[in-house]
Amino acid sequence: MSRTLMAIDETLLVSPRTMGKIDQAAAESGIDSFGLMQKAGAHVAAVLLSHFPEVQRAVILCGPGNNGGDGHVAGGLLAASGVEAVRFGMEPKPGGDAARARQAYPGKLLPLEDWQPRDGDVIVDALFGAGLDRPVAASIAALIERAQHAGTPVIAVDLPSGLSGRTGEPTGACFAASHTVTFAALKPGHLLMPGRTLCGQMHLCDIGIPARLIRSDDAMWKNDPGLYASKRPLTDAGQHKYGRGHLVVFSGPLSATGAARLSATAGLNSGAGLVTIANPPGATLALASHLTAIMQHPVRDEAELETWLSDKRLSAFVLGPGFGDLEKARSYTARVAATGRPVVLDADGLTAFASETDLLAKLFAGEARLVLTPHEGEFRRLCGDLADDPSLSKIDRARGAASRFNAVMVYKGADTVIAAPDGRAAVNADAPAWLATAGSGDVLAGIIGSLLSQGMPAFEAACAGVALHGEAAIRAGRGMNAEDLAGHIEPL
Ligand SMILES: NC(=O)C1=CN([C@@H]2O[C@H](COP(=O)(O)OP(=O)(O)OC[C@H]3O[C@@H](n4cnc5c(N)ncnc54)[C@H](O)[C@@H]3O)[C@@H](O)[C@H]2O)[C@H](O)CC1
Ligand SMILES: [K+]
Repeated sequence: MSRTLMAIDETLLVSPRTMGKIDQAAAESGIDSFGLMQKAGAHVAAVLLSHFPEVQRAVILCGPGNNGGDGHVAGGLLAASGVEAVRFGMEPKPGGDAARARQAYPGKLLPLEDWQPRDGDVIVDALFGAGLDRPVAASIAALIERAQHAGTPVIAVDLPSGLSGRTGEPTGACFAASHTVTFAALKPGHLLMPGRTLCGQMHLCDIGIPARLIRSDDAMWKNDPGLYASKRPLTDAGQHKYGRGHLVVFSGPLSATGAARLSATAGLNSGAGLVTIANPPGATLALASHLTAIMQHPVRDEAELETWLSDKRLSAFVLGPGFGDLEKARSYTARVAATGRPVVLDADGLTAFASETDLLAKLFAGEARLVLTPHEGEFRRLCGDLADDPSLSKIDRARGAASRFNAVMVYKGADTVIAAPDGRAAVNADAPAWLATAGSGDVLAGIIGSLLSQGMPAFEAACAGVALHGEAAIRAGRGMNAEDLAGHIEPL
């Protein structure tokens, strides 16, 4: 993302509603709101000039609100710098900053329908931003269609018109921008999919709202080391291997031991002092032929598990990858939950509770120490009501599930959302597309389990785990498989 001033917090996510409150607080503190609009418009003009030096005609689409006001300012500045600027749209409501911006740059405002694409056009989409509250009209949908058909590049002001800044979902027809210029703070819709794609390259610009006012109770961030660096496991040269955590990964039967090995390898490479695979009857030889640094412990039934769990050095558990037996997954989870130690449930560990959600909600009381790592389908099986509520953003859904299960949710996807029962949420936006490969989730579960075993609190371990996973994928490169991925992990 490009930026103008380092003073801006690039990781804070602010809902459009909270942004409105920040604007209000800025106005109440005596800051000239028209001055903010002038700076906003100037940033838009600058992005157009620097990224489209060959522009023949700037097509400024102006809406009735302040988003349109930013467009009028940008148009005036582009015209003053010698670019042909043509405005299409609606007259602003009288009396506000947008009307003032319109007066400051008088001249024609043509009906939207009149725009006919020409070679060399660049659209400045200043129709709707934070104030979008319903799907765009059919006439605007037709114009979006025309722009897309002509391949006209679009610079969106604040948000591509039609995109919800709260959810990242289009409310109907929506521009797909090549650049989006936003102000003061990122909104969730800039990072949540498909919003992230529809925004194109992001430009977060400082328009002079003081940092002390850009605060929010929304407790949402872009996933970033600032969220977890202070909780990273201690690395003391004299530390004993048990002091660096002992992760247990439960293996599936003989036919399905690979997933547990991926998790265990990832766990070891993420810094756990010891990793042991708990193997069911019959899987020992298969596992032994593939493992060196990772240990094995036979666990045939609940009684054997119970005896083993009395070893207090076993500090975290991953259950689910390739596990298979759903009934056993539930009973084993209940046993490890009773130890009070942290647990990652993934894959079959999640499916096992799809029909027993009430049981899962009861198992992990107290400080959050359960991490659930569902992809979309697993999330839907666990929380169908949340998944099917179109009013909820992915952040809302993750938070709802976190509170229901008293768990840290790692709701996976191109826009993985990490949410804690206390409401904190982070959106990961840095993972490369090739991370979506078989076994990738097993690796992630192992990384998070490892960080838990080393004493990181659950939310921080999940945020850090998601970041380490993405970084490993970037190092492993396009065309990697999950084994390469596990091999490219660098501990925190
Ligand atoms: N600090 C900042 O971030 C600043 C942001 N600025 C810009 O202001 C807009 C937000 O302005 P606002 O007037 O609140 O909202 P909009 O311009 O997005 O639109 C409001 C206007 O449009 C009507 N409306 C909403 N949806 C539709 C629709 N689908 N069809 C028709 N009409 C619709 C709504 O009822 C209102 O009348 C922000 O995005 C920034 O670009 C400031 O310039 C500087 C400070
Ligand atoms: K816009």
